[in-house]
Amino acid sequence: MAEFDKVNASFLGWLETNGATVSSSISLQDYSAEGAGRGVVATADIAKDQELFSIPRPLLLSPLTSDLSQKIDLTHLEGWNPLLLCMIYEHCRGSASQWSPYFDILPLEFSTPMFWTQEELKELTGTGIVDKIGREDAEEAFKENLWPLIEGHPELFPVTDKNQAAFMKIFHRMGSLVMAYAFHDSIPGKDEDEDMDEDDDEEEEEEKVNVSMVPMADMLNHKTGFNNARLFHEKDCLRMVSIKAIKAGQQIYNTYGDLCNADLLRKYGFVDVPNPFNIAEISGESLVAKCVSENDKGKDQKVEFLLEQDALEDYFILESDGEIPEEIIGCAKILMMPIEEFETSVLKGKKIPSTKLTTEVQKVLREILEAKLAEYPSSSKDDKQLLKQVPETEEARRKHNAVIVRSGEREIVQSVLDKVKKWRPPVPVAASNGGKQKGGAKGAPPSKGKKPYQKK
Ligand SMILES: C[S@@+](CC[C@H](N)C(=O)[O-])C[C@H]1O[C@@H](n2cnc3c(N)ncnc32)[C@H](O)[C@@H]1O
Repeated sequence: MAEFDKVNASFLGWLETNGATVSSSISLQDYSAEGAGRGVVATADIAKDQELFSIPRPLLLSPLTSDLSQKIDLTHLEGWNPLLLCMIYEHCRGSASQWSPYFDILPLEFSTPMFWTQEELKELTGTGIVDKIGREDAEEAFKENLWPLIEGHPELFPVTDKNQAAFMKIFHRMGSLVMAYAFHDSIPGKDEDEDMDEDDDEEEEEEKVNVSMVPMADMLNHKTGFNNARLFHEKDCLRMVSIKAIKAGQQIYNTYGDLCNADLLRKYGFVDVPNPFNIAEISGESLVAKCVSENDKGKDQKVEFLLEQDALEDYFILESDGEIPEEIIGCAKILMMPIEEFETSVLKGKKIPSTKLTTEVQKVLREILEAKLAEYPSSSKDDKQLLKQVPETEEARRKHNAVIVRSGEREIVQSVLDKVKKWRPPVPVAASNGGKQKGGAKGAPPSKGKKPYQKK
């Protein structure tokens, strides 16, 4: 039996022995030729609303199920850290761990930019990914939060002198698995029927959500627009159910969310074409830098005000419809405002300027968007050529994916820029003779269709 099939058989046997049920109409399939690793395929026609598999809660890997929680106090750890430490612990136990056949089916390597070389990362220049990879921050957080617990418990973790680097490697594998494979699991609550106000409800909801690894549910791939299965979180088990009829031979897809290609690549290491959820981003920093000079005495005051109002974003989103975001216009107007006007009208009177475009904001936006386009490491024409090549190696696939991300973003930036360039200040009602453009009237277009005060 080939290694791939052996691992599958051992994993499926482990699921069954531990009370999971898997429909005979599905099986694990090798999609690595498409760069998608394992996936789940329908081996017979499946109707809508059919159970594909059911996983009993004790098979989930989380701080609720790993006995590390009984050995170390994990309650002071935040975010993913409790789960990460449990995964590192279970991994270190090797075949003694209940989840050993599960670890065997999970990948050792990842295509996410976290593991790209500096040279490969250059391909992502200008995209929304570069600032968000966070490898150094993750490593710092590991050293600060997890390493002391690992080092302090040699009876639980096989620590030898100075093997932090080996644990860092395991940490990166587990971090990547949590990022791309884990689920937010919510256990249907006992208090569900109780009368609670909205705030209590939200708190309750937050309390019940656990980040967990869900064997088998995480074998489903994602394809934008092709989602045909959904995971239901029940009291005793998690059930994957078909949400559409699925034909024999079709792949069964979960959804990882409505994600743009930059997020798909950063979190999961792949991209989707076409992807209607693509966006581009303009940093708040670049907007501030363009609108207000370093030595403008009102700069800090204005920035502080906009931050207090939640108006100044780290990143402003440009959507694929190419619309000019109103929030950017509003922020730009305040940033460019003379300090006296800001203090009397905005600060005192709390009068926020409208989010209608003006000639001044148009100029600034144009410069920001042009600068954004210039950041990408190649031209649109070059990228179109590159995309004609079919990637055959992992390296070629990484580059190809980077080109897809930046082309998608560039297209959006370009379409917003086109709109900005096309915009013309509205003709004042008085000047346009109430909108009726009679020959020779003030504001009527000259014969070549240009309004008198239009800029080129
Ligand atoms: C939840 S796992 C799915 C199982 C995974 N394919 C495996 O072999 O273990 C998520 C990972 O699957 C891969 N994946 C999912 N959908 C994909 C797709 N449409 N194209 C390429 N890779 C995909 C990515 O590597 C992603 O990080």
